[in-house]
Amino acid sequence: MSGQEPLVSDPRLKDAESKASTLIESLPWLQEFAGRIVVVKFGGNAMVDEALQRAFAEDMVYLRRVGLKPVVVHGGGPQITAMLERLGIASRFVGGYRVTTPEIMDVVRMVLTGQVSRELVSLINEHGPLASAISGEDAGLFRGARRGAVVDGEPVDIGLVGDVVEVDPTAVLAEVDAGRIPVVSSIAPDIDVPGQSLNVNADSAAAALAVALGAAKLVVLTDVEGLYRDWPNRDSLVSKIDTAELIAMLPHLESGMIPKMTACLEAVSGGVPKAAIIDGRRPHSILLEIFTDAGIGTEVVSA
Ligand SMILES: NC(=[NH2+])NCCC[C@H](N)C(=O)O
Repeated sequence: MSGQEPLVSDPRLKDAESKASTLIESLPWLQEFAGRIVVVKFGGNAMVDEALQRAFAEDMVYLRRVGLKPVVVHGGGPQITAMLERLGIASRFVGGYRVTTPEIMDVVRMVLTGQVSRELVSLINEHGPLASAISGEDAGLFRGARRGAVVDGEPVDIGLVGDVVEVDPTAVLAEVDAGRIPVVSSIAPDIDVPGQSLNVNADSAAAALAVALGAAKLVVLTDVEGLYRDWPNRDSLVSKIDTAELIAMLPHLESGMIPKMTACLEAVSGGVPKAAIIDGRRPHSILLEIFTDAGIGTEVVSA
């Protein structure tokens, strides 16, 4: 009578079956993304929590090892604030925005390229010689333009901050082609003032890089589960939205969500087939987004 018992009656077998079905669910996505670049914006809690950092590094190695080509872009707001405090450098704030003086810009560069990117590169390289750091200032990767903030409807000058306006992805592609995972710091030479550098918004830098690289997907880590149609109703989490619908929602979004969703819009409008925001507080959320059918966050696609 052996071999004829119903398989599912054994809880261990049931568990094994569900693991197998999770693994096989990844097959079409492994096929779709094989050899393709996925740009990942690393930010939020995931960047400052040691366990989440480690999980993120594992995810990047995982993606690379199964045949995708991840490219990481990071900012570092909290680390910059901490270092300014440590150095006793006072900041002036306008409408909640720190004014980035040339002295502060030196700290920004030091923290982004000398601390945040180094730490991530080291964590990835614990798994093999995979990651290398590139600053947006290296090899002409980025060029930025200053952009003030808007406070009470009025444009205000907040110093050496801006957006990426030009990308030359040659150096990133060379790393990717060599089998490496580039870790890109969001800093850019000012297109208008030779010799001056800008702290560029990492969300928009990631979007611009995804477009320039012809990436298959942009994934932005945030500290929320995704986009809600009707916040704070948690059942209204949006799994998928097209650009037309997102543009209509944009003015009504909570201010922290606007740069993330704008980055997704910029990527998709620029030809990246899909862009998603996912919850970076949840370990390995990027594996769930990429390798399951439903994903985990909010995916933006072309209208
Ligand atoms: N949030 C979502 N609806 N995601 C769908 C993801 C589908 C697939 N895994 C992909 O990355 O393309």
